[in-house]
Amino acid sequence: MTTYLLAGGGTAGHVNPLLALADSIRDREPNADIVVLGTREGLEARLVPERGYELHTIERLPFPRRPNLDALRFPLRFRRAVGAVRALIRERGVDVVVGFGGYASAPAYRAGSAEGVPVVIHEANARPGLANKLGARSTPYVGVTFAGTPIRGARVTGMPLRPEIAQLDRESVQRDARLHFGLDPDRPTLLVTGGSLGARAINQGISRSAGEIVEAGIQVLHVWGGLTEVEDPRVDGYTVITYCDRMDLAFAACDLVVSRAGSTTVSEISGLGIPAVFVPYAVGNGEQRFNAAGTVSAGGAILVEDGELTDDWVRSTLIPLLADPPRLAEMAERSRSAGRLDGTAQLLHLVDEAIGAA
Ligand SMILES: CC(=O)N[C@H]1[C@@H](OP(=O)(O)OP(=O)(O)OC[C@H]2O[C@@H](n3ccc(=O)[nH]c3=O)[C@H](O)[C@@H]2O)O[C@H](CO)[C@@H](O)[C@@H]1O
Repeated sequence: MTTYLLAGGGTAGHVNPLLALADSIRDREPNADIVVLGTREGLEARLVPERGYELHTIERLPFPRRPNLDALRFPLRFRRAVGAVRALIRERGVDVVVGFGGYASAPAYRAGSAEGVPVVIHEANARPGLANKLGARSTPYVGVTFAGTPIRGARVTGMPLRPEIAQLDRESVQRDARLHFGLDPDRPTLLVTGGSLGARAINQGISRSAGEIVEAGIQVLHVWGGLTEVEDPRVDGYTVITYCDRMDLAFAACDLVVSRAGSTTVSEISGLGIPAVFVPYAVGNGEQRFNAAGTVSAGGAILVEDGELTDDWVRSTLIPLLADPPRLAEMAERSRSAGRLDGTAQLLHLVDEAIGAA
C-alpha cells in the first residue's frame, strides 16, 4: 500500500487541484493511504474533510517579507513545522510528498527531502509562488499548469481538475443545472464569479447593472463569496449565492462567465470551453493576468480590468455579447482549443514516476 502526503491549501484554488489528485488516487487504489497537510485557517479545513480525506494541520507560516518580530521568530517556527511533518512522514510511512504551494507546502517539501522521500510539486499559476519556487530547487518532479511558467526543468501537466468538472457534459445537464439554482431553464444565462473568496470589484461592477441585464432577457447566477461591502441587488432574475458547492452545475448552467482569473478557475473554464470575460485580480505577483493570457490570445476570452466594469461596458459589450450566440460559439471553440482536461492524469503520472525512481 502506498502512502501519499498531499500538502497545500489556503484558498480553493490550491485545495481543488489537491482534491482532484486525491480522488484519482482513491479511484485507482481504494486502499491507498492519503494524508492531507494544511492549515486550520485555509478553506482546506472545510473542503478536505467534506470530501472524506484525513487532514493534518500545521501553523500558518507566511514567509517574512519585511524585518519585524515575526521575521525573527520565523526560522524557529519553520524548523518546528518541518520537525512535525518529518515525524508525520515517519509515523505514517509516507512514500511521496506532493505539494501544491501555499503555507503548508514549504515545510512539507523540506521535511520530505530531509526524510529521503520523493517530492513532487505542482504550480498552479503562470507566475510561480515563493514556496514552489524555492521547493523546485531540490526536486526534478515539478508540474506546471501553463506552458512558459518560469521554473527550470518543469513539465507542463496542466491543472488537475476534479472529476465532476473534467467529466462534465455541459449540454446534457444544462437544463437540470439551471433548475438546480432555481433559474429559468430556457433563458440565456450569465455566471459571475470572483473565485473562491469573491471579488468586491466584480460584485459591484456587475450587480450595479442588475436591472438592465435582466431587462435585456438575461438571467444571472452570481457567486458572491463571503463579501459584505456590496449588497445583493435583490432583482428578480439576478440570483446571488455565497459559496457554490456545485461549480460543475454553475458551469453547465451558463452561456458566458465573468470571472476572476485564478488559475484553477481559468483552467476549468477553458477546459470546458466556456466563453469568458476575465477580470484579473491585480495583487500578488500579478499572476492572474498571465493565467488568462493563453485563453485570451486564442480568442476564447476577453480581458477587462476592474475599473472597466462600468454601466457603459455592460451596455456596450456584455449584453450584446450574450445576445450573439454565433460569437459565443466561436469563443467557446477557441477557449476549448487553449484548454485541457487531462491535468489530473498527467500529474498522477509524474507522481508515479517519482515513486518509481525512489
Ligand atoms: C485572491 C487570491 O489569492 N487568488 C488566488 C487564488 O484564487 P482562488 O482560490 O479564487 O482560486 P481559483 O480561482 O484558481 O480557483 C477557485 C476554485 O474554487 C472553486 N469555487 C469557487 C467559488 C465557489 O463558490 N465555489 C467553488 O467551488 C472554483 O471552481 C475553482 O476550482 O488561488 C489561485 C490558484 O493558485 C490564484 O491563481 C489566485 O490568484
